[in-house]
Amino acid sequence: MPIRYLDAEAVRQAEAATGDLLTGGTLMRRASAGVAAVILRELRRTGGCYGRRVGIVVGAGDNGGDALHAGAVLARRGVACTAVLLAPEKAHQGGLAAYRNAGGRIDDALPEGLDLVIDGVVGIGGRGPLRQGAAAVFARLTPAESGGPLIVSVDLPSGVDADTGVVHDPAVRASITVTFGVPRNAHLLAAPACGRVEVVDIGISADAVTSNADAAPRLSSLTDAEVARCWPVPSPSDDKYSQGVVGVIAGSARYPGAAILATGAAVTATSGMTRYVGTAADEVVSHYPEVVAARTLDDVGRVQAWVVGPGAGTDDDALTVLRALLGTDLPVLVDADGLTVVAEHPELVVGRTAPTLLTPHAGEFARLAGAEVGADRLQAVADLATRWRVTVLLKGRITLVADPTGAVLGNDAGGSWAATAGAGDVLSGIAGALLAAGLPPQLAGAAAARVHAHAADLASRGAPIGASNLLGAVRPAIRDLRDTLSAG
Ligand SMILES: NC(=O)C1=CN([C@@H]2O[C@H](COP(=O)(O)OP(=O)(O)OC[C@H]3O[C@@H](n4cnc5c(N)ncnc54)[C@H](OP(=O)(O)O)[C@@H]3O)[C@@H](O)[C@H]2O)[C@@H](O)CC1
Ligand SMILES: Nc1ncnc2c1ncn2[C@@H]1O[C@H](COP(=O)(O)OP(=O)(O)O)[C@@H](O)[C@H]1O
Ligand SMILES: [K+]
Repeated sequence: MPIRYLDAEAVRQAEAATGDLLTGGTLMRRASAGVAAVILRELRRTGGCYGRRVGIVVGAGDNGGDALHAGAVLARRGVACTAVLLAPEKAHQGGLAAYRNAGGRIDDALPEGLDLVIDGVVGIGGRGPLRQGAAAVFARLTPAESGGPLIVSVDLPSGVDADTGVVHDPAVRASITVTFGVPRNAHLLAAPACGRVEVVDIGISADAVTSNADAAPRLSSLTDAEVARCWPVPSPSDDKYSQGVVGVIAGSARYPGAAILATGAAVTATSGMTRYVGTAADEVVSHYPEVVAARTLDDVGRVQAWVVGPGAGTDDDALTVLRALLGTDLPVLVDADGLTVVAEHPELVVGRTAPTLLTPHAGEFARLAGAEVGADRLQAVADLATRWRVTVLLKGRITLVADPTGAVLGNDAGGSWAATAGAGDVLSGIAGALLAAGLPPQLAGAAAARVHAHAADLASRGAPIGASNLLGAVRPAIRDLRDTLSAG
């Protein structure tokens, strides 16, 4: 099953479904025990618990309650805890009593020389940026990467919106985020602000969320094993045709780069056959002799899916080609220049019944949707996909792939070295090959994004890369993912 993410409303529904566990305080006891366990593990890993110094920043609600209860556990283990109460009169009473009983200190400011700071300012009840008091406390801390304390956020980094993942300014930037039961949208949408996310089991389940009352987009992500399992593997009876032939229309004789990258990615991503159609045929074949190339659509053999657009121009000829391809019942991925044409002629794709995958970056998305992506990327991509009844893959560090029902699969690249010219051409080649193999467009897009991100990571290992390096690492990335199956 894909990993499911919930918005704040759905989390509250899942908590309420536990009945007595919520009202009797069991959920909070489990949550705070989970936070304490993660912190104790971290302290032990870095030299032990006794005498270590931990600061706790406590807000006005239950998030602060979690932090205080966790502080009580730490104080009983000999950790020197100092809490700052941002709103003393509203601080969680039970948490405060437990913390005081365990010998925890309360002060007006955090002391110097802390090993770790617990961010218990706000969780799913938070709205907008950190308020001034909390902002001042965090502004005084040296960042963890410069030798300052590790920041462990309870549930969410405060100042990050649980539903949209908007990272307000200011917001806490966590090294570790400990959340409860089911991850929240923000743990994927704002992954870089969350650091490592630990999900503690407290006995709540996403299954208890029955209705999507606020009609908010549903967000999930594939596991590595799911990506590996969907990757096409030739069977004993397969031949080069039976696995799905992908056709690529990209680049030009003058600008062959996009053609080479997109076609090369298609060749690399799956077995079987790749066709190329366009004026860069000679350049493509000189790079990839296995590609069957033609100059025009009239000369091309059968394909099972098309990739059209990268570097393919936006003139009348491009429109004619798009009209011809989108008029078939074959799966079509439209990228780059193709999207510019589609933005002018939405009738080419709106409501198209054959699988249709549009892969815009933010600028192309704005042209298609007629408005900027805005801060709420999840809602924006789901809206366009449902409005046009096609699958839309919005590129970026967090790639979001929305299907026509508004369900979204997200992928955190885990790093940003892929933000390099031509990387998008590689993504379209991979996703197109998966479409030709018969994967539905949302799965094709999300699986391609995972492999693309892993390839960037493998190619880079901390140094800059170009799209050709990324392309060269696609095969090892697929192998790595498939290895997780035998390892599991
Ligand atoms: N229910 C349960 O059993 C369980 C709950 N759990 C935990 O409870 C958390 C949710 O607790 P919650 O509902 O009390 O809200 P929470 O996030 O603490 O915010 C509280 C108040 O903060 C304020 N505030 C708002 N924005 C702000 C800002 N930007 N900057 C500063 N302050 C701001 C605002 O109050 P105001 O000051 O406006 O009166 C708001 O009402 C959840 O994330 C999880 O950690 C777990 O233990 C599992 C079991
Ligand atoms: N900040 C980032 N972190 C990780 N991946 C990114 C980032 N920005 C872009 N990417 C990925 O790199 C690729 C860039 O695609 P695109 O913008 O179309 O570039 P191009 O048109 O030059 O090929 C996409 O796969 C996108 O998801
Ligand atoms: K928090």
